[in-house]
Amino acid sequence: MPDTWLDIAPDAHFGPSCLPYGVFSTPDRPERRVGVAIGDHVLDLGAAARAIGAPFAGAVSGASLDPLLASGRPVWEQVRAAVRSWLADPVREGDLRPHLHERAGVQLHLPFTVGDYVDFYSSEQHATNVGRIFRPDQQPLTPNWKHLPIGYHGRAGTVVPSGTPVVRPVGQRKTPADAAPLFGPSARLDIEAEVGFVVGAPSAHGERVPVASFADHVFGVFLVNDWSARDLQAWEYVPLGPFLGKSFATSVSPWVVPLQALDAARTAPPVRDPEPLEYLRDAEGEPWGLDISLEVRLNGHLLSRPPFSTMYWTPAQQLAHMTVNGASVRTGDFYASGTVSGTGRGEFGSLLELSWGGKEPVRLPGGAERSFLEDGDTVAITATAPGADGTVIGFGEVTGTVVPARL
Ligand SMILES: O=C(O)/C=C/C(=O)CC(=O)CC(=O)O
Ligand SMILES: [Ca+2]
Ligand SMILES: [Mg+2]
Repeated sequence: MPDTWLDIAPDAHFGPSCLPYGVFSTPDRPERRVGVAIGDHVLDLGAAARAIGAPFAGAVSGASLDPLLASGRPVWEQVRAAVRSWLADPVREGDLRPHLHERAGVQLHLPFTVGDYVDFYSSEQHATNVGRIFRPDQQPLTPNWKHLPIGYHGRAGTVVPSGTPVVRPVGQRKTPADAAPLFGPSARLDIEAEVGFVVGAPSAHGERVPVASFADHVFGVFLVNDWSARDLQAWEYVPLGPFLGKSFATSVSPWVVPLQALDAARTAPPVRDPEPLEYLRDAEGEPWGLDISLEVRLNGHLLSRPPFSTMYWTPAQQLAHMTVNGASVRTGDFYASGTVSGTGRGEFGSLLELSWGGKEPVRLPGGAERSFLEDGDTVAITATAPGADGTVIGFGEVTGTVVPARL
């Protein structure tokens, strides 16, 4: 672990090799500020940079990460290197101490202005399971699945920070057994454990972002819960895909882990067969599989441990695909990996799979059972990844509690 004058446990999730960025306020000062999480503290990055006279102070002095995201990779690297050196250098302690806040006492906000939001479908295991559950009479994977990362455009305006209550959505549903559509609160409210990627540096309209340029555009990584109303979804999705069943709320974790913190977590993605088209091939020696281990908890009880390393399509391929038609990406655009599911129930990232379409409810301690979420249920997704020199990279958590439908 790199030296720091702060007292930080070697296995801390937010040690000096992590340094995620977020936006916080304090009870005495409600204005939003850019912060870096370090151990049990948040460093007010703008205030620290101004105190030290750092050249990038302007990029980190606003009320969101937007200016930092837009400033591009050389500045991202400069800021991270500076924060690491400040935390390592005892001479800086006096400058920084006044700008450290207890992490437990700050309020965290949506870290950036969300531009467009795309949700992919890149776990082979998840897509296979959903195919089996939703379309039992067909091949589980559609013929296109291994040729391109399937995705859909989500609703950017309903992306909410962790902790925001999730109102049970109301809408239409109809099973083959129903003579006509029913209207009312969703009876199959679900979660999707996903990993999100935020674009910092934009691309030009008409230009593609090749797989090899991923790290020049994507700033960082965070956790996502793509709340999904399975009954609304199952009735509405044909033929254009997810709509109101997924647009009511998407929760994101407040700390954005910079891509650079994940160097030690990079790993070869699964072998793709058939080999994808040229524009989707992994750059030579530059794998963008990521060894991120997720954990999903319902009311404090561990439901599953989805392994991100098993994702068939990497975030670099997803970005290449999203822009191959000349569509540009803008600062603040974010895309999610798709539900992360590994093999077997202990690794599934949705209740749809964990309860196999509601047929095999999950048993909770105390005798309770769940197929889908009940009002009052709280879901928390956390994750870790290997960091430099044997350290742990934490992602914090994305959590939300279901509140009753508004009728
Ligand atoms: O196969 C379908 O009909 C749809 C499945 C999903 O729920 C799509 C989705 O949200 C993508 C994902 O998170 O993997
Ligand atoms: Ca999803
Ligand atoms: Mg959503």
